[in-house]
Amino acid sequence: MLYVNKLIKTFEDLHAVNDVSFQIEKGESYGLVGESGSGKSTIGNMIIGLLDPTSGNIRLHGKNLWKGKKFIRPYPGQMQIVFQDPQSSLDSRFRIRDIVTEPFKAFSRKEQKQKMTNINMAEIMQRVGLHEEHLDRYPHEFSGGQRQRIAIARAIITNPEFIILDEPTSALDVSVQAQILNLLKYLQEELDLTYLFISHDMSVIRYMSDKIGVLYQGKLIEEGETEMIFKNPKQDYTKKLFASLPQLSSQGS
Ligand SMILES: Nc1ncnc2c1ncn2[C@@H]1O[C@H](COP(=O)(O)OP(=O)(O)OP(=O)(O)O)[C@@H](O)[C@H]1O
Repeated sequence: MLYVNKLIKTFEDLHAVNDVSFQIEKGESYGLVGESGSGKSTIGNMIIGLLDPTSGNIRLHGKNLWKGKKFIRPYPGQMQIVFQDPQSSLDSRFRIRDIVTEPFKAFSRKEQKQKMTNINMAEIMQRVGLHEEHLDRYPHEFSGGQRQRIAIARAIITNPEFIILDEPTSALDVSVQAQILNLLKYLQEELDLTYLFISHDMSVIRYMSDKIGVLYQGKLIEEGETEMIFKNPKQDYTKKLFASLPQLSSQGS
């Protein structure tokens, strides 16, 4: 479904992403793992259209997403992203209703209106473990975990096919992390979603991914089925990542 082919991103003389190729099949959860600075977010940002590749290409259902510096959006809402920090990814000035329905802005006026009329907001909120009454509140009234549920509601509202999850639990309390991971698993099943799951945490990646790509200094140094990589890691760097397990993030929420 998604093909990443010989992708390169350089910042000045830094090769942040250095000739990376992989593919994600429909319905699959692909885990991209590597330590901080290995290039994970840069790859996610090029796929979602926030950052243009220096070279290489990204294809969704065979169609190039980039033509030079121009991002060719597939169809509105087909791809979504959930970022690490729900504190900064939810605009504090807006009510939850406006935040969650924000992706509809990608549609034409007419479609927007149609979607706003037809959407069952109570169902969306309930899907992510929240309530309809929450829609009229503001982000600061929620905990870190709840805020990430709101960000997830925003990501699923357009019925996307593909979601990039960029360290979605790394900023959360350990006690909340598992709940959010389970929610994401449930939604993947329920809504037939394809995931690119980005994390530095091997235990999270193992739990969430069918397939894993290990990124080191911008290069994909190892790739395979999750259990294969765990049973028989070939690269020393991958072994080192395992050696640091268990390492659930201890950052506050
Ligand atoms: N806009 C930018 N300008 C310059 N350098 C950048 C930019 N974005 C990322 N980088 C650099 O590119 C490299 C890869 O960063 P990236 O954020 O993709 O890594 P990461 O694996 O996602 O790590 P983290 O989890 O810490 O975000 C890093 O050295 C980073 O400093």
